[in-house]
Amino acid sequence: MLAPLIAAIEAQMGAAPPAKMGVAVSGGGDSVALMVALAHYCSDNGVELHVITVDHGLRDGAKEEIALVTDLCSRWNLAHHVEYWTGWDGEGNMQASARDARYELIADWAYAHRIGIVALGHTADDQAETFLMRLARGAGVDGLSAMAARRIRHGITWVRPFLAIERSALRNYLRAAQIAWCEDPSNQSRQFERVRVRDALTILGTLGITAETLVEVADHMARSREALDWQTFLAAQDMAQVVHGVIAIDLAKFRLLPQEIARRLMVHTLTWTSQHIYPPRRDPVARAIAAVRTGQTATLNGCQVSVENGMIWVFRELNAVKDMVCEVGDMWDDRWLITGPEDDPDLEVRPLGYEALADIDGWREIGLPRAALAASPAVWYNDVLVAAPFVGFDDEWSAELDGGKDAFFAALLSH
Ligand SMILES: Nc1ncnc2c1ncn2[C@@H]1O[C@H](COP(=O)(O)OP(=O)(O)OP(=O)(O)O)[C@@H](O)[C@H]1O
Repeated sequence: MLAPLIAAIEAQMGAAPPAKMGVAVSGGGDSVALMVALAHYCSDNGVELHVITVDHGLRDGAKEEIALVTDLCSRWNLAHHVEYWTGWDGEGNMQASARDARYELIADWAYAHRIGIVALGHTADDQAETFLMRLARGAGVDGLSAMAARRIRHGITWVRPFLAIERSALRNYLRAAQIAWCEDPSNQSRQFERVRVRDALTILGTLGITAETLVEVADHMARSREALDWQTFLAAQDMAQVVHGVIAIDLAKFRLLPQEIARRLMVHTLTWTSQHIYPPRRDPVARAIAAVRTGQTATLNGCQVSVENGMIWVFRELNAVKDMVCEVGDMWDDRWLITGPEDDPDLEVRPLGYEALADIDGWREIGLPRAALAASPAVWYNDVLVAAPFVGFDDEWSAELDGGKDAFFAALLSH
């Protein structure tokens, strides 16, 4: 029964195993089974396996789960590391915050130990449950797409070798091999959506809607998403340019795009411009697209979208960056590096603003909207303008976009 688990790992890892890898183990059945199967795979393939557990400090039972993992690790002679999360501030969604923090802590740990690849224990049931929960929220193709079996995030390659394996198969193996695991008490409580979804799947099974069918649909969705991403990339190459970090899109061409490609292009443009982690919501994006189609301006996601000279211009809204200040040599608005002949610590990078812009001759010839230039980075000494690279005020200074302007196009294919 271990053989199919090892085969799934081999299929994921390919022909060239790494010298070292990590596995994230919570102490639950899925990740314990993954750890045991990986221990076999790694010892057969000369891979050094490191185990990481994150203690979120949120549940009493966590200590027992960690002790269980430590015990199992000594049985298989594996190094076990525990990272502690103390960042919960009582605000927002606790589970989502804990998850985000977990990925970051694991990535930092992996980076510090020169581990480039970390395995996670997601199963086919996780995929099916996530699919149903997203369905309940009216998700589109992206939300309903299967989880990636391999993806790079926070600079680490994350692999999920058990995505096609059912949770029950993992537990059957553990029982047969007499390996203990911890049952998370929240897995029993109907207060949690995931538990209610699990129950609903039993009923849906009578209609043939099983975890397996949902995984199949999620796989179809992932392929459709890939095609949509590709079309959006081609559309961007055909009609968009990056001018001083401002995105300019040919309005006549944009109008002819299928609705979904236009939406994706706009979402990507806004997300890239603002560098927000989460994309803007559907409704405001639909309103912004409707506005620009009729030549009007919209503000959303910390960006302004306006139409001038037959182009749609998307840039940072001055209001969103007006209080952003950094020293010369630091990254302004998380994307601009301003360099020049001086790095006096009293110099500050702040937006140019309308008043200073009005005093600069020839800004109209640059061809960018006035609001875009007003929100561009400038160097100040108190209230004295030292440089404004976009408007050519003091040529000795320059503003460099983090990742360069090709990053805008490349990011469209980075799922
Ligand atoms: N506390 C933890 N310490 C280490 N790894 C963990 C921990 N919790 C979860 N993991 C890893 O993440 C995998 C998925 O766990 P779980 O389904 O609970 O995550 P989730 O919170 O639903 O997040 P996701 O959105 O990634 O599914 C586990 O199989 C395990 O590999």
